[in-house]
Amino acid sequence: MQPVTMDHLPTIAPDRLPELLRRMPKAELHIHIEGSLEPELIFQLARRNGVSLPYANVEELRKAYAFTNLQSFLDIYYAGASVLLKEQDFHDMAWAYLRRAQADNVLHAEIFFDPQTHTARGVSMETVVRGLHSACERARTELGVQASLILCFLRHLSEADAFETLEQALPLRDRFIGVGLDSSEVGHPPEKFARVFARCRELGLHIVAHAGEEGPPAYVWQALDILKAERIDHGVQSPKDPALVRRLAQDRIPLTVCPLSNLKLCVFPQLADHNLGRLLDAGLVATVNSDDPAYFGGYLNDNFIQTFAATGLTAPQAWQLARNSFEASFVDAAAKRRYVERLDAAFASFA
Ligand SMILES: Nc1ncnc2[nH]cnc12
Ligand SMILES: [Zn+2]
Repeated sequence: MQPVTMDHLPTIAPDRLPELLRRMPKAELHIHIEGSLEPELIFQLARRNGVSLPYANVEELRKAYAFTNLQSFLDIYYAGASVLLKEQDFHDMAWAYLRRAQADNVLHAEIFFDPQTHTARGVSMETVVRGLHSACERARTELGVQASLILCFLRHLSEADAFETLEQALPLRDRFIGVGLDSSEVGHPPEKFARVFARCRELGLHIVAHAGEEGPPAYVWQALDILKAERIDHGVQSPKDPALVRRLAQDRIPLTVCPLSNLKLCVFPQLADHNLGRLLDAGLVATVNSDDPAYFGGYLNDNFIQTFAATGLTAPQAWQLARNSFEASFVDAAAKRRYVERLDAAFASFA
């Protein structure tokens, strides 16, 4: 898709912005399904599966959600995922997210999952993928929400481990559309995974990678030039390198930005300091996403509403961000056009 003008947009009063943001159709492209596990569901699954947790109750667990950086969050996030054992558990987790997504007017979601977190505990790849995939199918028919899966390799583990994970997933190749790279960023540059991503490209998988969340612009360059990432997850450190910003703009490489995540993991001291508006002003295909909504205090509409309130973004930027989300998605050109038509209709009806 090409950049477009916004001349056709009606004028919308600032006090109606939250309602517009809620009602606007959108896509979510950066959501870790394990990060949608709400404390209540963690305790329910722990009881169902006889798993003991190091927290007495939901309130105690929630109190532990005070993070200082990415690693301090990941330690709790992997512990929370320990209650997932059966196919039904994965289905229930994804179904709960997809219902939330529908409530936020998400038409399309591309959902990350971390199989190594589960296979390391003896849960089979098939259990994970079948449970998540059946929830996506159900969302299509029962909710009218399209959803697909992206398998993420954990970058704190070795490339050999990633290759083994890919092998295990290949019999289920038709149930996920791409691969990504997540977990502890600093010290684990994208180049560590050059060979496994080359193999994934040969297999026709879409490629995304977390880069420039806490890590330097050099990691974003590596994700682009070595992994051949089609989208960059986060990428908010990119403005430290003006040549990188020019590259991202020129190639229309989308950034899946997660403002509340960046706030909770102390990437920005305050939401008002977030660079989302500056990324848009630089002509980047930035999108808004929730990352790990159960841990960061908000789903997609919370991310939009709180970020707009804190940074003073306006209705044309809301339209741009929603349009970017459809442009950046991995659906075909005709589906993108239909999504943008629905976006335009929603804005026109709001005038
Ligand atoms: N924000 C994040 N960064 C890297 N890996 C993650 N896994 C889940 N959330 C993540
Ligand atoms: Zn993420």
